[in-house]
Amino acid sequence: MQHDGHVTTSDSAATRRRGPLDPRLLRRGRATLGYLIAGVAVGSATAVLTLVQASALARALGDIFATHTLTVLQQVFWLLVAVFAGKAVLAWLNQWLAHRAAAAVKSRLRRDVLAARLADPVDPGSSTASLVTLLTQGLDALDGYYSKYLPQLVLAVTVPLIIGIAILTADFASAIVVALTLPLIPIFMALVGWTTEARTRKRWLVQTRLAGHFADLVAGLPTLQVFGRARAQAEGLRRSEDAHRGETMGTLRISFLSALALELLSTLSVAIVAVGIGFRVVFDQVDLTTAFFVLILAPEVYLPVRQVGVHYHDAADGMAAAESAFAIIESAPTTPPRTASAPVPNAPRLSVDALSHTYPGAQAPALAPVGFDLHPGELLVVTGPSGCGKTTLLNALMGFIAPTAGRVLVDGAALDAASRRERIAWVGQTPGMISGTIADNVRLGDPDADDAAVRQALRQAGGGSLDPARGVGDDGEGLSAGERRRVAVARALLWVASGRADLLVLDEPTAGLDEGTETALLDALDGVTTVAVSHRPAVIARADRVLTLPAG
Ligand SMILES: Nc1ncnc2c1ncn2[C@@H]1O[C@H](COP(=O)(O)OP(=O)(O)OP(=O)(O)O)[C@@H](O)[C@H]1O
Repeated sequence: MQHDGHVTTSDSAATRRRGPLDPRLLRRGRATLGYLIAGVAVGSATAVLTLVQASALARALGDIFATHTLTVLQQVFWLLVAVFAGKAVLAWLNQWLAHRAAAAVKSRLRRDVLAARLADPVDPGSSTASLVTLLTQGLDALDGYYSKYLPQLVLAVTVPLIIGIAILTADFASAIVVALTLPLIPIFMALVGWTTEARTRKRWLVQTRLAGHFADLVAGLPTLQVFGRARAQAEGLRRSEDAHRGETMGTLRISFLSALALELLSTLSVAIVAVGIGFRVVFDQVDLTTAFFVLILAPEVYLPVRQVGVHYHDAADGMAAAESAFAIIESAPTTPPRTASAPVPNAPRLSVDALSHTYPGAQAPALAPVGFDLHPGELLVVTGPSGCGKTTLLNALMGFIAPTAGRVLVDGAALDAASRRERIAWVGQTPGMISGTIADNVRLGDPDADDAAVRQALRQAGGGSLDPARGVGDDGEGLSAGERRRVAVARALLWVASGRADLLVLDEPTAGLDEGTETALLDALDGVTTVAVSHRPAVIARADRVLTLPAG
């Protein structure tokens, strides 16, 4: 009962290095692009306000030194208040736009991941726990990417450019120092970023494993207690927690150290500018107002670039989660054109031709080639020893797995998996339930069915004693395994009765039923084209065809 966190990163994704902006996130919704455009406008306005602020302060300071009076302060005071207010409004606007973009992209990513899982419902590569972690707290970490990192990235481009040009026009020598030292910050950041990226991915992997451990422990607590393994499992959980703590502290250490190094780098750069311009003021090569103007502006050039490095760590978690989401989305089978060929008159309802399947990495096929024709109204019973491939055959019929070889035809037409699933009512080994009532679950087969139809379907499925109004918790909580199966069979019968499906695929439909109820269910299946896995003599006796799979 271990989850291995496959969902997190594919090998290729782990080794792939991406720039500061993942183009796949940009493609995921116009919101991001709109945000970037608005962000550039807001960033430019912020830079212009910074220029106004610096110029007002420099003029005021120059004036104070020249006249030795403070009267000029009264003139610039309200201008500075307006500039600060303007900057505050722009910062708020930037955050607001960023949060809107984050919400839009997160919801789009969640929908895309769910659509990918719908296209590939039994993907063995990802466990439920890791998928839930990804869709909840994983993608929520994108907030940091959008609300801190991306706005800062935009500011890091617009502000240094505009302020750099202003410094260039004021003092050429200082502009040269800035131009030579500024690129050192992104270079250093890139180096730190590459280290952090691998580290964050590892942390995300450990976090997913921790979620899997918790899910296992909670779901399997009774079993673990009976077998006296609860303590050992708790020990495993403690180890996962320790690993998680270690990874988190490691990431934080890099984050703090890199912030320190970046701070040092930009402070030294500003100091070089200050010393240079200071000497030139002493030798009367630059006037005091220009010197103040350049000195006030110099840190403003480095600040936004440096902040990108700081906020990169806020974004890294979200980017690692987004990477996992893209791994799921990109691994989903692309939908082929619907209905590849037209139905053939008088063809069998279901035709299976040399269908076989070998799971990835397995030596022998789980399902050796099988073939059969099933005409409308016939019942095919599939039997065979445990592990011979019965469920694999049903999964291939439903299109949950792509068979290694062979084909499935419905009415002589090779339908794609999605179109085939629309025609087939299916009851698997552990049928899925939604929270609500028994009637809600049965009505998944036909939302328009009235109470009488729901009751009749339940009766036919052997669940006549079940009260349709009875509540059902999350994932069928409150129903016994047998009752769950009855509700699922009733749902499938209702689907067929509604005319939406004309094929039934059932895994052990009468398991746990007494003889009388079993006969009632078999009567209900009369005339419906059905493939059923069963070992029950009564079911085999009713079969038009029996397919016995050899031991694997
Ligand atoms: N996702 C998977 N990956 C790899 N091997 C698998 C996977 N699912 C099933 N198998 C293997 O394929 C073989 C057939 O499995 P399948 O579940 O189809 O058997 P079955 O006949 O339905 O068994 P049972 O009657 O016990 O339910 C088994 O050996 C099983 O271990």
